[in-house]
Amino acid sequence: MNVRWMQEADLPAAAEIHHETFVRQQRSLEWLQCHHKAFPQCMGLVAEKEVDGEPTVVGFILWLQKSGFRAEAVLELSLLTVSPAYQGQGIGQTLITTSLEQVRGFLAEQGSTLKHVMVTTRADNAAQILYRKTLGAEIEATLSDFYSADEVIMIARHV
Ligand SMILES: CC(C)(COP(=O)(O)OP(=O)(O)OC[C@H]1O[C@@H](n2cnc3c(N)ncnc32)[C@H](O)[C@@H]1OP(=O)(O)O)[C@@H](O)C(=O)NCCC(=O)NCCSC(=O)CC(=O)O
Repeated sequence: MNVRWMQEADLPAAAEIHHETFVRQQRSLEWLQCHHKAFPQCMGLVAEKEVDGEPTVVGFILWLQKSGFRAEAVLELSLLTVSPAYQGQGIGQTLITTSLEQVRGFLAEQGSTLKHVMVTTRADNAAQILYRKTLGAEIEATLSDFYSADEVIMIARHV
């Protein structure tokens, strides 16, 4: 599997995955186009796998630089998703760790180092396990009745 920077041509495939996995959210393509235009405040990377001889986008991740371009950058893992047909194969885990190293390299080129990573998710989402395992993130606050349910804010400090 290859993890690489998201290109404009990847947006329809990414939107399809987003539509399948975030069923309460609308207008996936438009949402992703907005993020793509916001580079490098928003940094998107895709996981690509060879399927029937064709390189196929099977998941993606969006990282946001929070509160300006800082010498010590605070990132938010804003969105992570893997196509349902490919979940449970370690792709989410690889996407987080591999993309973060690419983002760290990019930040270094911009003269920045990485300070903290934050991520929020529904309090009942098992993705918390993934964030704890891959980033060392811990829950620091819970927001009641936020998007569609309670939402936890997790922070990985000094990653
Ligand atoms: C969360 C995912 C990206 C995980 O991707 P993968 O299936 O490829 O994960 P993976 O195979 O790498 O799994 C690695 C580890 O994560 C944990 N893990 C992942 N999903 C789990 C689940 N449903 N139940 C229990 N454990 C789970 C396990 O510890 C597993 O380790 P082991 O294999 O050792 O047991 C995917 O399930 C997905 O796209 N879900 C729908 C979208 C979503 O909920 N995204 C994240 C939450 S929203 C969010 O974070 C913020 C946002 O996006 O806005």
